[in-house]
Amino acid sequence: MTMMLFPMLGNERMTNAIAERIGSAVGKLELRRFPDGESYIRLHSTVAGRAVAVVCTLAHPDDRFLQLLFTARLLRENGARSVHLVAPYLAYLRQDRRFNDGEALTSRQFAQLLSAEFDGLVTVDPHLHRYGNLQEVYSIETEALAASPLLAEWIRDHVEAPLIIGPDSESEQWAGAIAGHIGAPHVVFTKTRRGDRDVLIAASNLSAWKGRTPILVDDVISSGHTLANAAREIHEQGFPAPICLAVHGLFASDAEAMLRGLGCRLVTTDSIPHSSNAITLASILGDALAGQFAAIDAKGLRRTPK
Ligand SMILES: O=P(O)(O)OC[C@H]1O[C@@H](O)[C@H](O)[C@@H]1O
Repeated sequence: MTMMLFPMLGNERMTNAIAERIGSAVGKLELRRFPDGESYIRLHSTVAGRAVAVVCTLAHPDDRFLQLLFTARLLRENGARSVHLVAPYLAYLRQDRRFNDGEALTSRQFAQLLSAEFDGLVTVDPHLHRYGNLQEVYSIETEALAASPLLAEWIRDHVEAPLIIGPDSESEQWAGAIAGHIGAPHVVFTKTRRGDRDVLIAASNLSAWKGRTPILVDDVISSGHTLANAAREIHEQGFPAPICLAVHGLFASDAEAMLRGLGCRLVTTDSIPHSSNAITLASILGDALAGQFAAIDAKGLRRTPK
């Protein structure tokens, strides 16, 4: 099977690492903006008969989506055997229900848009809150990988006596898994969200864990208010500033400055390029993609160019 990977802008490092992991070629795609902001895209590689994947992390998806869609169609028009998407961070999962009348269910709509263009999707820790799994909204093959073993490994290598803390009930899945991997204690706080940047955290009593290094773990840091408020609660109980360990560091607006201002050390995976990246996902993404290529290859070409 001949495979080829294509990076969307800003995804070159991850693409090269995945390609190296699975022994794939990296194709040449010319991507630029015209002065009016429209996209110019030109394929310089031969993809006919090949299984191909586009690597595109989907932080700030509105800025990236059209180029991604144009690229997927271009690859298919040029005869790619199957077109996959590697999205280390998958967007539009947090609006997973209509919280108020008239709201767009963007998680479902986005899933439908991607499912129409790609044969397979590989991602890491998608924000599955009310959805049990991605197949509830995606109609293509999806692989949702867990970063918790890698986060646990990082803690084992860098922190002597950790206390794993989840900031809210949703984070129990990551906090519990990580703590289980390294045999560390974990506690989970409770959160009430009153707005995009307005969250209340109720902390549990941590006195039994004095002397341990607090590590806040979460899937996403967006506005940073969830972890900032949890960090304040931890500080109130006489602990040092926690390490904030997250899979996806979106760091919207002043999130990074706010967390660093509280003395927190920030550690994230490289799902979204950022100075806090310390854990690479290339190996798990590459292995899952290779598996998808093999499975789709066995089934044969699923779609024909329109
Ligand atoms: O508080 P910010 O950083 O904006 O949002 C991230 C939090 O919101 C939740 O959906 C995530 O699981 C995380 O706990």
